[in-house]
Amino acid sequence: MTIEDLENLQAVLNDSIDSLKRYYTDISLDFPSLDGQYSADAAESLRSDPKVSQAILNITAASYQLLCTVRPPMMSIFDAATSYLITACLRVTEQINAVELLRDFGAQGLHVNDIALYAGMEPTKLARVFRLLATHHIFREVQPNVFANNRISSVFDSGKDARWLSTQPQAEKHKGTYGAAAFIDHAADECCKSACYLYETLSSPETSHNFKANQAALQTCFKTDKVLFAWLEEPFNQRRFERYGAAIRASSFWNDPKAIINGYDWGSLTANDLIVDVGGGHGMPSLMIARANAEVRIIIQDREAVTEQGKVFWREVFPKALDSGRVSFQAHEFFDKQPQRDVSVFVLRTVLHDWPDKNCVTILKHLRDAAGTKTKLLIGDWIIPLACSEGAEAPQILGALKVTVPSPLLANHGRANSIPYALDMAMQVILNGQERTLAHHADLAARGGWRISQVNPIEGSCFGYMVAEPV
Ligand SMILES: C[S@@+](CC[C@H](N)C(=O)[O-])C[C@H]1O[C@@H](n2cnc3c(N)ncnc32)[C@H](O)[C@@H]1O
Repeated sequence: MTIEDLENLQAVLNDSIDSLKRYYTDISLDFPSLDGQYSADAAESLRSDPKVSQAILNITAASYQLLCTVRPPMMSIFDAATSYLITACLRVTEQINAVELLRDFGAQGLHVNDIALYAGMEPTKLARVFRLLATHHIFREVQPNVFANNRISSVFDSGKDARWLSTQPQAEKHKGTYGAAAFIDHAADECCKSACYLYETLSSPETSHNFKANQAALQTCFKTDKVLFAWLEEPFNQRRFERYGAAIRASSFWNDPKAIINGYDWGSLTANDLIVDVGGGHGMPSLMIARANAEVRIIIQDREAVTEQGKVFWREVFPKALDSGRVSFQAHEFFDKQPQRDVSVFVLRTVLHDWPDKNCVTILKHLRDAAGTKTKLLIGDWIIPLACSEGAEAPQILGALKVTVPSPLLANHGRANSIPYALDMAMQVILNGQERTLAHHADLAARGGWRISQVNPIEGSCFGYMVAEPV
């Protein structure tokens, strides 16, 4: 009975909201308001507490399932078919530094005529951009045509002065930040534009059945035969390349950036141990490890141009670690032989998801060849569940989450966990890569000479850290 389903969803909501109320009142805090500004204060941090994040997961899943059940199906289809406009509008507000501009005007907000004057745009057109976003709870329309930041929009505040930013090259905006604004532009520019060619790429005889990293939708869209990373380094893509590294720093916020601290027993490592962060980007995960363990040595490897950007970032956030030589960058292509030996832990965080299986096996085999008997490999990636129950098919690996989902929610928590499935498609359109189930990760690791012996999941998220040993 559908009415019974609605009542069950209502019960999930009631129980979960009661739990939230208990957790917050126990420590005399109110739940963060949507109308406030984002800050990493105690109320915000409590969201990542395992019990709280579980309640949030249930509330989000139940609300969306309720919404899809009750409204006319055609409304859900219109919503889905036009959701690209949220992306497009978000990009406009990011590009004109709207969040930084509105910061100074607090809760009273700023009239769109003034925002448009600052941005050099037509005010009635711009008002509609803000209004669509405000309808989706990103910004607030506090009076007719007057817009203010809210908790969601203020998340991508670079902290810099809007008027100063408008006189600077774009890359200045992301310097020294954790890259939230850069992530929006990366997703809304090359990823979104490539996604528009998904059908053409899936249906073309040249591209439909192959898994080549340089024959994804991105190549159809931008008329190139280069793999994303080489394409980004083309001279005409300077702006995109500068932005990409910063955007990847933001990927640490797909869950709590400190989650990697619980992803491995870093406390067991000493000054004699070496961590090699392979395809480490600007080294956000390494930054968390270096702060948590003051002794261990870390080498962050990436393409040469990326390592140069990484050094600039570390000079801003943790220069001492570079000066002491404890942390260093090394230009290294992971499709070549691994130069480091006596490595305690190789880290591969959100590297394998970029690539088709065949390329992943090459990366893993190079690390296996360089590994000693005690070397560990830490794979940090999304571990995606299916949308139905996996039953006996789920591999039995120590630590692997056995999630019980209240009925009638989807087995993967549906919309509450939709981000990894969106990223899965983003990887398909830009690199022919993908997010993987635990069984797929285990199979891939085995083909590369590794055995996943333990999973350290992050509560309330499908992201996890998998510890592998050489076989
Ligand atoms: C999704 S990012 C992940 C970065 C980092 N591990 C993190 O979690 O923040 C993938 C990284 O792989 C790097 N990469 C791509 N191709 C590479 C190659 N052939 N050799 C080494 N690094 C590469 C990219 O430059 C990028 O920094």
